[in-house]
Amino acid sequence: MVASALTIAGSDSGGAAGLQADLRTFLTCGVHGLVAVTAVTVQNTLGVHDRSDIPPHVVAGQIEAVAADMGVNAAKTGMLASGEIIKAVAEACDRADIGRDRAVPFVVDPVAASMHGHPLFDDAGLAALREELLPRATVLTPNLDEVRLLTGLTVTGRAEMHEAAVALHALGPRYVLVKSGHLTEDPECVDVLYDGTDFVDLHGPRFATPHTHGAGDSMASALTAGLARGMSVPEAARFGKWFVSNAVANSYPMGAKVGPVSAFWRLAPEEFTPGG
Ligand SMILES: Nc1ncnc2c1ncn2[C@@H]1O[C@H](COP(=O)(O)OP(=O)(O)OP(=O)(O)O)[C@@H](O)[C@H]1O
Ligand SMILES: Cc1ncc(COP(=O)(O)O)c(N)n1
Repeated sequence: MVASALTIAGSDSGGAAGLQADLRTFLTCGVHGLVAVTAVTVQNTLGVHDRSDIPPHVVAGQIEAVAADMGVNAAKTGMLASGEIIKAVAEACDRADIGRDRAVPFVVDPVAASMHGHPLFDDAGLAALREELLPRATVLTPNLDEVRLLTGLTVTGRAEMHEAAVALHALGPRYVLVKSGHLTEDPECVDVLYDGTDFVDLHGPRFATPHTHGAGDSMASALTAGLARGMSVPEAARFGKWFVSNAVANSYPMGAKVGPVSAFWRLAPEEFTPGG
């Protein structure tokens, strides 16, 4: 039986982040990828130049259509674009039994802006995220900018990551996974998982590459793939960290600025022999 994972996310025309990163990660993690597109962005390594949001009822319709017919083993969010879309997603997830304390685990990646600093939702989106999605999350996976947006806390070191995890847990998610990519002075890259009682530090090397576009999406989608395959949250978090460490280690330059992390490292070596 092939497991399936659903991404509720925006399209990145550059193929580095967004639903493209999620589907590529799902593929290399051995799960069938399902998609509810929330927005189409006009994006390259220089930034997000334009976008068109999908009508909320079409976003909700995609979630319900695949859940009713194909089944969803785990779901995640990426760019959600607006407060209206977030409300529609929350209602559709309830109908599809997706969320904490429900049948289908739900990873909420609170993507607020692209790495170039372009906002991917508005103020109404932030309020809806706090009210509608954080309490429904099995795992919340913020980066340090999103920690500041959601809690007002500025994190400059590992101890503050623990404080931030406690503050975020109070907003409703079952688990919080705080990502450490932005602590560039730290020689290691140690993400923190917190369940309301215990902390698990997810250790990994910090690679010197500038090419980290899509790292956050890749971490959250590998975690989601692990959950879809039946792993516990701590096990899936370790799997996600292992996956993204390798993806950053194998990232590549493309375009004028920050290049993508790689999911290719998990693919089998080329077997086709021309003329063979
Ligand atoms: N230079 C690096 N070396 C190793 N791992 C990294 C590096 N940068 C980020 N990571 C890992 O990638 C994941 C994403 O981290 P980050 O905090 O950068 O999230 P993000 O800002 O959402 O990502 P991005 O905006 O780059 O897609 C985390 O698991 C983090 O540990
Ligand atoms: C459609 C879409 N979704 C998510 C991101 C965030 O990814 P990053 O932080 O790597 O820019 C993005 N840039 N575009």
